[in-house]
This record gives sequence, structure tokens and C-alpha cells, in this order.
Amino acid sequence: MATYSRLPGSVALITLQNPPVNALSAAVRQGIVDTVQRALKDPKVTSVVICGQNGKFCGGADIREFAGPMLGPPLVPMIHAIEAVDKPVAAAIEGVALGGGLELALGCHYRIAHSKALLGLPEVTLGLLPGAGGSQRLPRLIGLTAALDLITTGRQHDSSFFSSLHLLCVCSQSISSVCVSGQSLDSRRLSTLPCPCPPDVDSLLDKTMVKVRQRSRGALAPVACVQALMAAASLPYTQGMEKERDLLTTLFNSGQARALQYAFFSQRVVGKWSLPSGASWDNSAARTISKAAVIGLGTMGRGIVVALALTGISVVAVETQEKQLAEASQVVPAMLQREAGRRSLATPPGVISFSSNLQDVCEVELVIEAVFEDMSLKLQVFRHLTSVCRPGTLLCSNTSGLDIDRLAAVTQSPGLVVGMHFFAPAHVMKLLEVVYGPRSSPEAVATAMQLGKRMGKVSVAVGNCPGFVGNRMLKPYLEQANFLLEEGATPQQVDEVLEEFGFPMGVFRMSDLSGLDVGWRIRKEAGLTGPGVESTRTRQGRRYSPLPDQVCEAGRLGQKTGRGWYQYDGPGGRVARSDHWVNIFLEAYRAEHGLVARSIAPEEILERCLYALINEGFNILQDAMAAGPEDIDAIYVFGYGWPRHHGGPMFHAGQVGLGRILERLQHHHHNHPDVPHLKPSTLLRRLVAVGSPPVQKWREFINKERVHSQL
Ligand SMILES: C[C@H](O)[C@H](C)C(=O)SCCNC(=O)CCNC(=O)[C@H](O)C(C)(C)COP(=O)([O-])OP(=O)([O-])OC[C@H]1O[C@@H](n2cnc3c(N)ncnc32)[C@H](O)[C@@H]1OP(=O)([O-])[O-]
Repeated sequence: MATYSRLPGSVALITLQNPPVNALSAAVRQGIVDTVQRALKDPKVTSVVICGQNGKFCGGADIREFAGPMLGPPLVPMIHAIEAVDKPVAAAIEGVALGGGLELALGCHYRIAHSKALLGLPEVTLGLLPGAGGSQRLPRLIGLTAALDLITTGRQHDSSFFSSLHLLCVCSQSISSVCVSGQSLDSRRLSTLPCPCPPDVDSLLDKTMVKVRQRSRGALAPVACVQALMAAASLPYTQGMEKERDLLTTLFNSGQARALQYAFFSQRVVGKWSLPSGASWDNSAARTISKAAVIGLGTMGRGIVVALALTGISVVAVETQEKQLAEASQVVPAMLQREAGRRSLATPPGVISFSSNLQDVCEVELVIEAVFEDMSLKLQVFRHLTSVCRPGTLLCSNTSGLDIDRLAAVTQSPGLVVGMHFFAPAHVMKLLEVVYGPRSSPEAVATAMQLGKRMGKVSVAVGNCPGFVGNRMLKPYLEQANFLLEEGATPQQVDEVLEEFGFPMGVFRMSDLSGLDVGWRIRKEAGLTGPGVESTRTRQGRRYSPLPDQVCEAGRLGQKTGRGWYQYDGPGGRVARSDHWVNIFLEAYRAEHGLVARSIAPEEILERCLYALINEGFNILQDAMAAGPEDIDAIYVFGYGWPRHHGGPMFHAGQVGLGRILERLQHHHHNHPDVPHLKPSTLLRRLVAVGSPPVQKWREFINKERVHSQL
């Protein structure tokens, strides 16, 4: 809704009220229409100020209304009416003015903003474009070039940035009253202004379109944003608005917009975590950490130290190898300074102290172990930590898939042990898997989840199973890719199909980047390969491809050695080029095992990789290792490069159709009966049997099934 009040003098104040972000719901829009009318009719009112309740102007259109019919007064005519009034209207912006909120402000004649306000047109991140005149008014105010960057990226900036573009005036104290000058309003009505364009406008638009298409990897909205701005540059305002409306209508009904809006909400759903034990975000007290330690200063440990310090936490960084310690004590401060410079930090970074002595962690409140991925070494560290640290200290491991419960078992307080699985680079990647074992206390989980959020991460609570959630699903995905090579595909073919789908990197390029020895070590630890293991294509009762093992045995570990599935310009090279050696190697391998290469269609490549991954996601939900599909989807969007405009693996399964997924898995499992990962999950079957409910209903269905199965 919107309230109406009078400020001293002849100023009417309209306050948007729709907590928490004053989104422009139907009730708010109706409130604006009514209160603007009231101000116009009041002869004592000579100017109007619009502000938002609770120090937030407006977070945009109410995304929750997108799923249903549009009720209440539409935004476009409402903003036009405000712009047309003959009394000056000012937007007084605090907190945020985003999307439709900024478009509302652009319809006002004046804009004044608090210095810390955040503004932008992020619609493109929701699969849309500024659909309330923003694509036509913004370029008329700040020029086409600046508008192109802001609208195609959805980037948000503080008010000083927009002040430099003459979009608003900035004030530092709270905006309690705003007075506006008595100048003519004609020049303040943005829709009546021409759109300032550079002399080479056509070339600018063409280059932007090429860049946007390359960067967006199949996303529709960025392209539509450029098209809307092309209209602003070349058409009168009214026709430009028609173009904006048509483009928005197309986007609104696209699966990509639904996927992106689902991703927006699922990122927030995961913060409302719950465990099978009944512990949850709203009944578990988190401890605020001010002093932490990181054990092990390899690549991951260094990133974790920086991520912690950026929150203002002081960190004891411990490394027993002198050379590694010396290198880290040089590199980490520089990483911190660079990262702190990139962000406008709310608090100064925490102090980092370096040490080779584990005794120096005796005063900290939380320790994150980040030593080499070897269980015996980790157990040794945890045994040492539990004897050195104060009682009540949380002991966390950055392991990417080893058994958290085994680590907890060697400590005096197993309830204070959780996994904090970061993703490289740890100070940049947004995903954090917080792994709870059956003995992990609600406080330990709550503290780790909150610490992740303080580090700017998307924390997802996951159960303690091999590979947790992300890497457990990655296993069948990688396995299918290797089987496809055995059957006739090349690494390039598989990667091209996955990159066409929208992944930034196909599976083989990604393996070369992360290092082929990472998976090799895990397979050795699992007894699947290594000295003394028979080199057959069936191991532990299932089909197994020794291809990646043999590539490693040839010394080809990926970018780090300059050779892997591709070749690079030397060790550390980044540009992947196909390598004739791989083709010869595959041909020899197939000949050795009597395999006849066949041409494999892109559809089969995509289905076998994605559906095997999705199927494991259903098994994870069935095993209660993730609380809902949103948790899995957030993990894959924020940690594994799943294209956000496809929502996440589980959302995508719903879009493809669960019946279709089931049928294709049955087909591929029939053709490959020795691949258990292709056997359709029982949960998938059950969901299809009850009519394939939408992904938003799966959590409720799973919980009901679990209750019934326990009765
Ligand atoms: C016509 C026009 O052209 C087009 C078509 C549009 O306008 S499309 C819409 C364009 N606007 C956006 O893209 C802005 C999206 N929101 C944000 O970026 C952030 O929310 C925030 C504003 C910077 C605040 O961040 P926060 O960290 O302080 O809190 P939060 O946890 O994120 O959010 C707190 C709670 O508010 C909910 N929420 C936030 N923005 C919302 C919105 N626009 N509509 C509905 N709910 C919203 C959110 O789901 C969460 O709910 P719950 O979990 O508590 O139940």
C-alpha cells in the first residue's frame, strides 16, 4: 500500500509500504495511484515526494506476482501519469531503488538519494528487461552508452555513481524533507527528451549485440535489452515503449524467465535450512565468530583465509611446511588487499597472523582444516586440534567429499564438527556446502551457515554422504562423458554440446582446468584404480572407464602440465586446443577393448550427461542429503556453472518434463544395464506416478512420503 501525509509547508509525502523491500505489488500500485490523485486535488499541495518505508525506497515489481494474473493498476500508465502531473514530484531514495522502483523514480521529475543507496535495473538477471519505461527513459537521461551497460548487465551501483550521470542528487543525512525548485517541469519529463547517442551509434549497438550474445551463452533477455535500447535510439518514445512492451511480453512467457525467477527465490530458500533432525534456521542459535584459524595454506587454504579476513574476522593461518608458509605469508596479504580494494567493505579486513605451530590456534572460536585431501592426514590434524583448542571451538573441514563423521569421531566434541566445503577460488566462488553429520549440533550448523553468509556466500546445508551433493552428482556426469568417449565421441564434441547448453566450460575443459589428478586421487582412494587394480572395464560390479586414469598415467594432468584432454601453450596455459595425441589414444583404446566407434548425436550426449546428473539429484533428495530441489539447484548454479537461465538441474528436469526424463533414463539404462547411475530413481518414478507436480511442490511431497514411510 502507500500512505499519504503532509510535510511542513505545501509538500505531500507518499510512503510506499510493503515490507521488506516495498515491492510494487498490486496494493502498492493502487496506493500510489490513489495518493497521487489526492495530492493533485489538494490545492494546498504544491509539490509531492515519494519515499519508501523503513529506509528502503523500492525493490522493484513484486516478483511473487509474476506467476499469477496481473492485478491492480499496471505500472506503465501509472508512471506516465506521475510524469505528466503539473506539480513537481520528487523520488526520495534510501536503501534501494531497483527495477520498477528505479523506473518509478525515473518517472518523477526529481530524484534525490542517500549516499549509501543502491540503484539499478537488474531485470535482465530475472530473464526480463526494464518493462516500465526504463529502457526508454534511462538512455534519454544518461545517454545510450551508459544505459546499454547498466541494462544489459543488470549492474547495481551506489548513488554517487548515478549522481555522476546526473540521474539524481546525493545527500548524506536521512532524507526527511525534500524541497524542489520551481523550474519548469517540461525539461524534467524524460519521455519528452531525445536520446543522446554517440556519433557511431550503429557500430556501438552492433558491437554490444555481438558481445552480449557471446557473454550470455543462449540467454534471451540480454539480447532483448539491446533491442529495446536500439528502439530508444531510433524511435520516438511512444513507439519505443511499444517495442519495450512487445519484448517484455515475449520474455515474460519464456522458460528462461521462469528459471531465473526460480533461481532468485531458491537462493533465498536455502538460507531457511532444515535438517532431518528437525533443527532449522529459525530454531538454532548461531555463534558470531570473531577469531578463526585455517590449517593448511595451499590454494584452498589461502582463499579461505582471505574470505574470512574480508568479513573482519582475525585469522591465524597455520602451515607446517616452511616453504609453503613463507610463500603464503607473501601471497595472502596481496590477495586480501586486491579483494578488499574490489569491494566496498562494510568493516576493515581482519588481521591475519601466520604460524607453523598448531598450538597457536588455542584461542580461536572456529578452525577450518584445509590440508591435503587425505583422510589419514585429516584425522591426524583433527586429533591434534581437539587437544589444542579451547572446549567449544568449532572444528570444520574443507574436505570435498570425505566422511565428516569419521573426523568428528576422533574429537572430544563431535557435535562441534561440520564440513565447510569451499569451491576454488575460495574467496571468490559464492557456494559453500555446510556438511552436517548425524552428530553435528544445530549450533554448529547454524554458525557455519551464518559464517558463510557473512562471507557473501550462498550457504547450503547438505548431508554427509560421499561427495556430499555437488560432487556426488558430478560423478555420474563425468562417468557418462568418459563412456561417450569410449563409444566414439571426442572431448571437443562433448564439450561443445555442454557449452551450447550454457555451461561456461564443458566437462573435459573443466577437468583440465581443475587438474585430472584430483579425480584420479579420489578413484585411487576408492580402490577403483592404482597399482594392483586390474585394468578392466568393469570394477566393483559396474562399468568403469579407465580412460582418465590412463591420461593421468601418461603425465597429462591438464592445464598444470600443458597437456590433458587438450593441449595448451605450456604448463599453466589457458587456451585449450585439440590434441591429435588424444584422438590416437582413443582409437588405440577402442581397438584394444574391441570397441567400434559410432557417431553420437548431440541429443544423446546431452541426455546422458545431464539426466545421469539429475537422476543422482533425485537419489540425493530420496536419501534426505538435501532438503529440497532448491538446495541442489543453488549448489549447481553457484558452484558448478549450471547456466542460471536453466534454473538448476532439478528445475530443468521439471521443464523438460519428469515423464520424459524417466523415459529417456529407462531407454539409456536399457542400452547400458551395467551403469547403475542410469537406473531411474524411485523418487523420480513416484513423482511421475502422481502426475509430475511442479518443482516448488516436491519438498512437500517428499516430506509427506517420508512421514508415511515412517508410520
Ligand atoms: C517492471 C520492472 O521493469 C521489472 C519487471 C521489475 O521490477 S522485476 C524486479 C526487479 N527487482 C529486483 O530484481 C530486485 C530483487 N531483490 C534484490 O535484489 C534484493 O532482495 C534486495 C532488494 C537488494 C534486498 O536484498 P536483501 O539481501 O536485503 O534481502 P533479500 O533476502 O534479497 O530479500 C528479502 C526478502 O524480500 C524478497 N524480495 C526482494 N525483492 C523482491 C521483489 N522485487 N519482489 C518480491 N519479493 C522480493 C526476497 O525474496 C526475500 O523474501 P524472503 O526470503 O524474506 O521471504
